[in-house]
Amino acid sequence: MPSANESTQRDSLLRETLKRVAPGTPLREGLERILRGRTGALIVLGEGPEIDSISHGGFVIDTEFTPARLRELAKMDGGIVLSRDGSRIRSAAVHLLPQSATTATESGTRHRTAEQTSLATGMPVITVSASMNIISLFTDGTRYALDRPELILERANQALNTLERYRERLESVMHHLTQQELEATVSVRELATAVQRQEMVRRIIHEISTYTLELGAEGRLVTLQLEELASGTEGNTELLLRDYAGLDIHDRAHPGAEGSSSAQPTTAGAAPKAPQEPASPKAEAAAAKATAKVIADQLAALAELTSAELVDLSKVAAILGVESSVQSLDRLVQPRGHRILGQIRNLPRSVSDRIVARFDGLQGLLAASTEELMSVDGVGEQRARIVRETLSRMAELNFFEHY
Ligand SMILES: Nc1ncnc2c1ncn2[C@@H]1O[C@H](COP(=O)(O)OP(=O)(O)OP(=O)(O)O)[C@@H](O)[C@H]1O
Repeated sequence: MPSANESTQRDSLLRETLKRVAPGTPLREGLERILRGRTGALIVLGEGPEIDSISHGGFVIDTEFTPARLRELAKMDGGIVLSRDGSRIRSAAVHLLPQSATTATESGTRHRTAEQTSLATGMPVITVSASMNIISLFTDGTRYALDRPELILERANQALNTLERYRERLESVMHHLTQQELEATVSVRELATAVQRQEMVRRIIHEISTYTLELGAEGRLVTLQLEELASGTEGNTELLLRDYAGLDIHDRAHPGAEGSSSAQPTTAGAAPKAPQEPASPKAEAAAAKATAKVIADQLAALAELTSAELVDLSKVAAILGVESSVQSLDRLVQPRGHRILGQIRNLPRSVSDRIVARFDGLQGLLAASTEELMSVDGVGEQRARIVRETLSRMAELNFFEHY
């Protein structure tokens, strides 16, 4: 199985290639001409020693790319090599003989060569099948068949509808989480549900953005709708994870089992503690680096879950560091307060991080006085008052809605 890093690299290479061949680009125009002419083609997007070492025969052209030239050269047997950005045609009628340790999955020689060339060189390869009338992209040995724009548009519109529904549901899940956080009654189940919904929304946004790349000039409307529906979602999972990162839920779930570190979220329901002494800048930086690493790993692990695994809350909880058992989903946890502070306008993240580090979890923060808030570096009287008032308003609103 490819690592999370390899999957991300492959995904970005695919997205870059989709952009290159999107409707409205000269390369797509050339590919459509070949498709109409039913001659087929094998085109490598990239040049250099990796390609030279597997190329035999053919001739060097080194001329500016035009759709008509590509169409003419595709009439000849063999492959065509373009510059990476597709702006120049480097050579044509090239016989490619890639050596790859992996056995090819494609059956026809053109497609097998494309698969193996993309694997051996890391460069994207495009095929136009003469027999099946399909344009395909090969990145790292994986095939992606381009569909007709009408079909992609239909899929994109369905996905936009799904995104709209997911977002509505996500908003109510997050609203509920905020209420539970304010009342110190968040369970692992609620936390995992919120993370799961955020990830589902992220995935559908990613899917639609891939469609927009594939649609190119024909995807403007989808792009606009996507921008609107996706606004405000970026970075939300990260904030959520930062609120609970490093939870040792197993030990902390039992009343009175809170640990000693101020940066750790405490068991919910615990009385707010006194503000913590500020840590040294060096210790702060080291802690921030360690947390960033934990979160990056958690985000990568979430992205790696299959759709079936993602609907299983215990799998999501396991990524959050919770042992997998039904009871552990009912354990209570308390956030640090990053996400709730993130809702306060004009509060720089560095300042909000310092506030979080100073108090003991969200409950400690909710109990903090304006003066205590002012003791945090970067928080003056006005800012302290805004934070204090916003937190009080949130708590009151929650009380009002609930009781
Ligand atoms: N190693 C190679 N290097 C360059 N071109 C190749 C190579 N192998 C095949 N081709 C090109 O592909 C053409 C078609 O081959 P073939 O029909 O076996 O492949 P295919 O994968 O079934 O493709 P199609 O779907 O277009 O029929 C060849 O005539 C040749 O132009």
